[in-house]
Amino acid sequence: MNAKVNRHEFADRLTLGDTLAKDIAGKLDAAVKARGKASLAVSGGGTPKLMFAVLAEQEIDWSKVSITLVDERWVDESSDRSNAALVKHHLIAHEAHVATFLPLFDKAHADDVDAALADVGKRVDALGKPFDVVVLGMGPDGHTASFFPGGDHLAQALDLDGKQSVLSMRADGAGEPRITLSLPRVLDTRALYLHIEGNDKKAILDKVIGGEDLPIAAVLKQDRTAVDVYWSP
Ligand SMILES: O=C1O[C@H](COP(=O)(O)O)[C@@H](O)[C@H](O)[C@H]1O
Repeated sequence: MNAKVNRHEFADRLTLGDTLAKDIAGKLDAAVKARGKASLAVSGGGTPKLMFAVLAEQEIDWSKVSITLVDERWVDESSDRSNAALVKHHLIAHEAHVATFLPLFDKAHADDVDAALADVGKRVDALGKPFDVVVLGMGPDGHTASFFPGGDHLAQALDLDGKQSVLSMRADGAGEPRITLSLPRVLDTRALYLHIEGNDKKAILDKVIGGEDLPIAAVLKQDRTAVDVYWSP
């Protein structure tokens, strides 16, 4: 296991969401003060909602902050499966409504995620490297970003020497085709958080730490970037 995995446990989801949001805001604020801009890549799914609500209320210079996604289901924002819709409703709001948001779904290639990769990759890279903050989640099958077990491009996505910033992913259990940042692009960040909740997910984490080979292991076992794991029941 990577010696740079720092585990933080919280009594409940509210406390976790509050603490993580304020920690992220502190990093973005420091980035804006040091370099005049900040970048944040967030995950979708259900877990981040509470944290997004607190983060959106933090008083930093959001006009200098660019936000994108770690991964996306290849669906339009009108779908309740859209991670972009989640971010727009819960994070690009309140103080943060002036932040710039870069979605990964590209309407021009709505029928073909692979046709969108070159353009979306360029847009993501135009945010600059490294990201200031990346926040990962984890699904009950041990996927993180859209690194799904059995995914058709899993090996390429996890290749630490890979050059693509974004890849497509199809897998049983993933639902729609996906677009995902690659592992090297995820790790190219000044701060990396893994946000997970519930005893089931803690058990998965413990299994992976014990040696089980699920995609999340690729994040926990690399030694390029330290990972702060934030967990609550
Ligand atoms: O499909 C996805 O799932 C994971 C985990 O979501 P959760 O609902 O279990 O929190 C998420 O991190 C990822 O961004 C999303 O596309």
